[in-house]
Amino acid sequence: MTGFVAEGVERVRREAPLVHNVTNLVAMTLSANVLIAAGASPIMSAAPEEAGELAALSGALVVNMGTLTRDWVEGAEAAVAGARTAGKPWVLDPVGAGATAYRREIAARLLAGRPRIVRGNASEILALERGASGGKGVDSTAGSDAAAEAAMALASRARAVVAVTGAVDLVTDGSRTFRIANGHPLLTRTTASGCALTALIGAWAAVLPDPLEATAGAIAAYGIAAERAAEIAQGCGSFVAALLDALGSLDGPTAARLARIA
Ligand SMILES: Nc1ncnc2c1ncn2[C@@H]1O[C@H](COP(=O)(O)OP(=O)(O)OP(=O)(O)O)[C@@H](O)[C@H]1O
Ligand SMILES: Cc1ncsc1CCO
Ligand SMILES: [Mg+2]
Repeated sequence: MTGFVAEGVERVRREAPLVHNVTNLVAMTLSANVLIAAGASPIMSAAPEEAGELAALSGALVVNMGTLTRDWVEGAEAAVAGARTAGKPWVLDPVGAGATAYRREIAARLLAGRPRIVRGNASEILALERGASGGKGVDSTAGSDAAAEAAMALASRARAVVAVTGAVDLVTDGSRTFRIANGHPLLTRTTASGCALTALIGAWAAVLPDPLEATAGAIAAYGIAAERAAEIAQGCGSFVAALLDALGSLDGPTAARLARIA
């Protein structure tokens, strides 16, 4: 059942995929460090001028709309076009989609570019599927179960895998659904922990052919690393360092054994 978790951990480390991130100003460093700790190679760029070349070089693209500007939108759309032309999987993180009308508009435009995977918190997935405002800025005000129906509907409509993260994470392609019970509340006390997870999902999508398994496996591995980090962390600051250490030392069989996927 969790064989794909071991496979994903090992293949990311062995194949070291390049992951192109068009991400936000807050998440840049943590996302790059999470990718490196897991064994992948990050490049952060929102320049439309190099989007096509980066798509050809990368195993996957991650688009995260956390800090929106007109230039960023232009870069994201060029990157999506590049990934589609090159046939590379791309992952959308609709940060704060419930917060403002502008974010909902950009999220809907990006969704039309056919992401293979969408990862957000419950408020973001509810906003994307139902056009509902909600959440508190970039934070969710709902649990993942509240967005379960919206996630299934969104997955079917967008023909994508949709992940709703929270205390228990839900991953669905509209017909098959996984729930993942790994993780630690300290993740909610660290900015951009969800953004960095989306970056990691990009690395897994670059090496595993099934996007449902890639998404569920990356979420489980990240949650396991967080559990191990929380055992030694003194608080939210040292937790971030311990999380990177734990991701760096996680091996496939351990991840498969500790994964709580149903
Ligand atoms: N209460 C919780 N207990 C355990 N793990 C949690 C909890 N809430 C969230 N997580 C985990 O935290 C990670 C980030 O998920 P979250 O839903 O907080 O993302 P997010 O809101 O997009 O974060 P950010 O905007 O800060 O990047 C996921 O791995 C998720 O499983
Ligand atoms: C705090 C914050 N604001 C915009 S993006 C971001 C990082 C968490 O999503
Ligand atoms: Mg987020």
